[in-house]
Amino acid sequence: MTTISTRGTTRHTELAQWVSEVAALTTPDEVVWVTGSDEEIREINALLVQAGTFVALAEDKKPDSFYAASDPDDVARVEDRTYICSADEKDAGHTNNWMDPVQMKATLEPLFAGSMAGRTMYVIPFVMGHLEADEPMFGVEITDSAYVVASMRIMARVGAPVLEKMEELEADYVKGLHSVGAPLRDGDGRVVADVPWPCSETKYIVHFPEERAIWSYGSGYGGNALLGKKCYALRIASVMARDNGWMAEHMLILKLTSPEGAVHYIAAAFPSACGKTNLAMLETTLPGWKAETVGDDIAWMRFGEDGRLYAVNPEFGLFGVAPGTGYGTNPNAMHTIEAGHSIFTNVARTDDGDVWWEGMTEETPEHLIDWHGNDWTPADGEDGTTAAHPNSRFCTPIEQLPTLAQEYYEPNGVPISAILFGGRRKTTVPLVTQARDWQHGTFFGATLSSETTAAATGAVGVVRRDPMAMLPFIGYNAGDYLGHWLSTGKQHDESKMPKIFLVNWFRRGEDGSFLWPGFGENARVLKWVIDRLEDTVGAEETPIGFIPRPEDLDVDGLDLTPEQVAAALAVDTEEWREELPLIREWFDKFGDSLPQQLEDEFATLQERLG
Ligand SMILES: Nc1nc2c(ncn2[C@@H]2O[C@H](COP(=O)(O)OP(=O)(O)OP(=O)(O)O)[C@@H](O)[C@H]2O)c(=O)[nH]1
Ligand SMILES: O=C([O-])CC(=O)C(=O)O
Ligand SMILES: [Mn+2]
Repeated sequence: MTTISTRGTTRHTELAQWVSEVAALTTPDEVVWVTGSDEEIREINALLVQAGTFVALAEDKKPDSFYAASDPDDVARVEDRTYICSADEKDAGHTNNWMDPVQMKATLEPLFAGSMAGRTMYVIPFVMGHLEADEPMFGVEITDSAYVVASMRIMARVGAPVLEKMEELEADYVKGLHSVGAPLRDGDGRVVADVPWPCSETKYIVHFPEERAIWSYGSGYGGNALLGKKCYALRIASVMARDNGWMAEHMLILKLTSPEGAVHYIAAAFPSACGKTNLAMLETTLPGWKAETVGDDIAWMRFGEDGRLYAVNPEFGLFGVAPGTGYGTNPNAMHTIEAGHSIFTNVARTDDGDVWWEGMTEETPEHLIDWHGNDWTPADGEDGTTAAHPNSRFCTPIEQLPTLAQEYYEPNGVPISAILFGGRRKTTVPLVTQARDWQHGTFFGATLSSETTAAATGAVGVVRRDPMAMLPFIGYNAGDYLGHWLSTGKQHDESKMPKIFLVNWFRRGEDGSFLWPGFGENARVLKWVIDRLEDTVGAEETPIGFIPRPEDLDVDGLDLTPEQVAAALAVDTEEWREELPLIREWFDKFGDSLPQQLEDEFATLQERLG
């Protein structure tokens, strides 16, 4: 047997054992332990440029930043290739793909066998959340993708300090194994040429919840390959959270300070590409109000000794949807990427070495290189073809965000006053509705619906139920997950629990245009939410919950007619009656795992709608 050259080592005996087992299976040429140093990342970026994966952007535009174009078939999360392999099928529930773990490993092992031949195997020790947390949440990702190393270094705290702490504690950690599935030697040992974006037609994104392990094969893209993010921080962590009485949620965390200096922290769950990053960085249009960011995608929430629910953002970077992000809509995201040290995937490029995407500027540049690498002029966009892929992304350090709240660094997080659920609905769902109580709010979350987006492969614009915006991310039985929400409410003092609201920035008028201007103007809705918490504003009780009367919403200086505001807030009983059979159909899919309290809420809604 040939020996594999190795850079780095560990005193963590169990980790050393796992790494050598994986190396024996995947047969890389070299094993490199990622330290996270600046020198190391310069080397990795240079390697990626040499391989054609990265194109360096102009230093005077985006310093220390790179452009990457993926394989056109590897542009988003692949939900149909994503599995929860619990020992018992029932624990995966109806919302997940399942295979018996033993059978799945028998399927995957032959794929991973020799899959890293000719490549470097990187070992990335990382921690989600703070290294100084009472119980640091460790992970190790083994990957044969240098692009993943460069991205993980932005998205999570990685490297030598993490490994040292793991060694000190001989700590448990989540095992993430990732291969792009493109070995550089074939079965007969012949050399295979590399390509800029190696991946495989065969893709598997597999979770073994009981083992706290992830095996990801065949994709190099975002949520499929950066295993700390959706795979660990949501799918595996949701199982840990169920077992240990906390919550792992697909939520942004926002700090709001009123003109009087009152501080509130709000968490919000919207499905992928439905506005979390934008709301997390909102520039409020309301005089005297200040908004700051704690998190933009994932919230881990635990109860404090005072009985309140505290949220931390376990991530270290932002992996944001590029299209639609511009100086008009999200100037803070623009300032974050201008600071450089970022990776842009599947965006378009300008002639002066910068990046561009639809919605960044009002005017489209005269000439671009599109995400396929072809020349592109505005005429090419006349048929709706875009220069940037709709799910193109920026990957950027969160510490560069001008609105980052100091509390981001608080290992125990911030106490949450309100939770918003929201989705993309052209009809039916009003701008904002307050739930009567935690159980009713859980019903809001359980029946949350949204039109599908480009963040996952598959049809776009189809309404689907997306409970708590977690449909693709619940690592166990969705009925049990809803039960966990309900019992969390039961076990704690409801007066200290966050109040729950449903929002919809995406309702449209008869002419097809948005009824609500959204973005910075969403601060007006947040103000109503906070005033409700403080009991200083009115509402009207409707069959679906509490809605602001037109006079309850601060629309000072807003360029909308009273009729337009009323249309955004309207509860159309007829539309809601049409919603009932859709909710019924959704609930029926749960079989006997649907908690009775949600059936009760459904019956109440039905009754109130008459
Ligand atoms: N009309 C309208 N569009 C919005 C609003 N907020 C966000 N968007 C658009 O929705 C798209 C996705 O927004 P993001 O904030 O990136 O969504 P996200 O929830 O963070 O998405 P993931 O990162 O995939 O989880 C972008 O094109 C935004 O411009 C809003 O208030 N109104
Ligand atoms: O995970 C990804 O690839 C991107 C993302 O944030 C999402 O889809 O929610
Ligand atoms: Mn986002």
